[in-house]
Amino acid sequence: MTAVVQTDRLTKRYGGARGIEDLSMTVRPGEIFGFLGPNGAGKTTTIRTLLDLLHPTSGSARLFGLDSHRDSRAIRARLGNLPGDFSYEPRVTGRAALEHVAALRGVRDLRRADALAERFRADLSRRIGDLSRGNRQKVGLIQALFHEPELLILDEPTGGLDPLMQEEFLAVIGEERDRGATVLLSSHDLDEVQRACDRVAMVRDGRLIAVEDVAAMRARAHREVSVRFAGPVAAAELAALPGVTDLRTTADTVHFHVSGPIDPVIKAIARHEVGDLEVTRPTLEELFLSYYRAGTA
Ligand SMILES: Nc1ncnc2c1ncn2[C@@H]1O[C@H](COP(=O)(O)OP(=O)(O)OP(=O)(O)O)[C@@H](O)[C@H]1O
Repeated sequence: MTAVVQTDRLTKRYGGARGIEDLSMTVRPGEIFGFLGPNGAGKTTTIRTLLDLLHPTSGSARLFGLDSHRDSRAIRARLGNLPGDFSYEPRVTGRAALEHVAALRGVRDLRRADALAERFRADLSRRIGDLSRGNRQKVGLIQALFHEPELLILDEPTGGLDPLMQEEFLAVIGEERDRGATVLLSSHDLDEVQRACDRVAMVRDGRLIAVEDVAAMRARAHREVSVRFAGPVAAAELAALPGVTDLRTTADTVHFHVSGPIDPVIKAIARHEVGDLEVTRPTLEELFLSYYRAGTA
């Protein structure tokens, strides 16, 4: 299966300044691929290079197997793009903007744009310049989506959207994937990434530091266990079990991490009188932070 997006040691420097460095990644057909990283990490630079708005200093990018620069016209017809700073001629209405984009794309039917406007509660009769950031973003999303592109490239798509609209957005891109589209989105919102994405790439200081399957990452994560003992505290016994780490005791309670099977731990605890038990997994945010911290050494 041809990768929808493939970069090979993609590098973009701004004069001497770093943009992105040696970035190689693959976005597979039909996946929602998240692009995550702190401010200035290189997410927008990568996206703008894919869209041929910036020229790579070295390395290459292919979309649908086509060269991002040489074949940019053919690529453009197959994708929908929401830039991070979506703006449009401020004097025109949302509807006029969409009609213009439709004409450029050779699309006549605006029914899907209307349906999306209804879902996002976007008022297309107002002038773009009079809209709030969130409402302008809705017009940006509609123009990226209404022609049912094969690939959606969305730079911080939910910036400025209220939680209700953020939910609607997640539903819409889920439907896009169901109809076979591929989605590449950048985000700062870990919860959003966790809910929306199949895989996520993490970038820091212009470099790719990890690409992970979101579900596998969660499944692999250790559990955090706290046991309050009603009788004697069985700390040493628990510390000796396979997979148990980071054990510490506070008064009558033992806290530790477990990686791998939890059954031996449960059986060991069950031999004692237990006052309370709590088992949780770290949040995705904690998992991501551990990646970034690991890379700072
Ligand atoms: N036009 C430019 N001229 C010089 N340096 C630039 C330019 N655009 C971006 N950079 C630099 O490239 C690096 C990557 O920036 P980029 O905007 O791609 O990051 P980002 O991950 O999208 O950040 P954010 O989350 O803040 O949007 C930063 O160090 C930034 O200062």
